[in-house]
Amino acid sequence: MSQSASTSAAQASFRVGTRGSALALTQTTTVAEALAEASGHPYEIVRVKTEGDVTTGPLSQLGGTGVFAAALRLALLDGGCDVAVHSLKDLPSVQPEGLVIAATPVRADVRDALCGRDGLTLATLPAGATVGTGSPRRAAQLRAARPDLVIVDIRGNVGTRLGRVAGNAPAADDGGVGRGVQGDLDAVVLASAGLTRLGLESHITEYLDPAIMLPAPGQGSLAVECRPETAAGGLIAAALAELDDFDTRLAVTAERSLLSRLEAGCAAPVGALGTVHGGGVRLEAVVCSTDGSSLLRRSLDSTEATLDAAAALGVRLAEELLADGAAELAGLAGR
Ligand SMILES: NCc1[nH]cc(CCC(=O)O)c1CC(=O)O
Repeated sequence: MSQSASTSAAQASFRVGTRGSALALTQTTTVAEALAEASGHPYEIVRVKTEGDVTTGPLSQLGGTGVFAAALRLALLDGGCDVAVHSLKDLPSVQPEGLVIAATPVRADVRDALCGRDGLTLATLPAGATVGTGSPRRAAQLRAARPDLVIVDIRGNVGTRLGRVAGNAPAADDGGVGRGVQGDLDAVVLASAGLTRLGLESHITEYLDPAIMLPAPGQGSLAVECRPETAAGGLIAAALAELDDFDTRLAVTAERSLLSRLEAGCAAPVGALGTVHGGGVRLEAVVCSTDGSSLLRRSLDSTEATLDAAAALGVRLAEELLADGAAELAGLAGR
């Protein structure tokens, strides 16, 4: 997995940690290539097995947040790798001491995608159709748009979940998670960013409008994390700074600040989307009941496009939602 063997053996390389899933490997390789290109140093990929990859129970019952990120972060802190690439939406909103998010590259499509059999869309799915998702956020917003749908709790990586749609081939990379169940659903909902990064966008039958389906905070965005000294003056410090996209960071700062004020984890039934416009940031958010039967949706604008203003916006919108009963609705700790 390391870059070209023609690079001189004496040249210092940097190590990039990743989870082992196809999606994680694709994302990590893209970031590693960009950092190598910008810095002139070769990279090595270090695969880290994470708890989220070996547990097969429903995501909402895994307890605690950030199961996908914890092992990678330990590897960073131990010096087992120099940078780690995460899907930002899988990261807990509290930043651990000793690590910094050195770059949030330009964000991919934020929308969720419906992958239906026979070209079906949310409007054309027949009454009582089955739609697979393991996410209470997606389930609640699907139910709000189409109360007749039957939501089926599914698990597994992107390939496994796509394999559940009638007419699709079973996934080759499912690690046994979905063995024996395939082609039994009318549709599944997945993040379009993940599908596109895996070259699977041909399965998408509808990009769901955020007016109907707000994505998870951080969806479509990557976080490149490292120890502070790596970002401050290491081999690849300048390359990390170059990779960072400020508008993406503004948007995800608002989204994650909301999540943090709600004291909600990355598996909580919360959707949020920040968009940067002329002078500020607009933040839209939804909090859903865990059974998917009801939801609260609000939006708010900041008048400044600074990181402090974006963070304050997230807190203010969270407090409005809490005042409306969000904590009781979604079983959150925030008050
Ligand atoms: N929770 C798993 C996960 N983490 C990141 C993505 C997709 C890529 C992204 O949103 O950046 C996915 C799959 C999905 O939700 O469909």
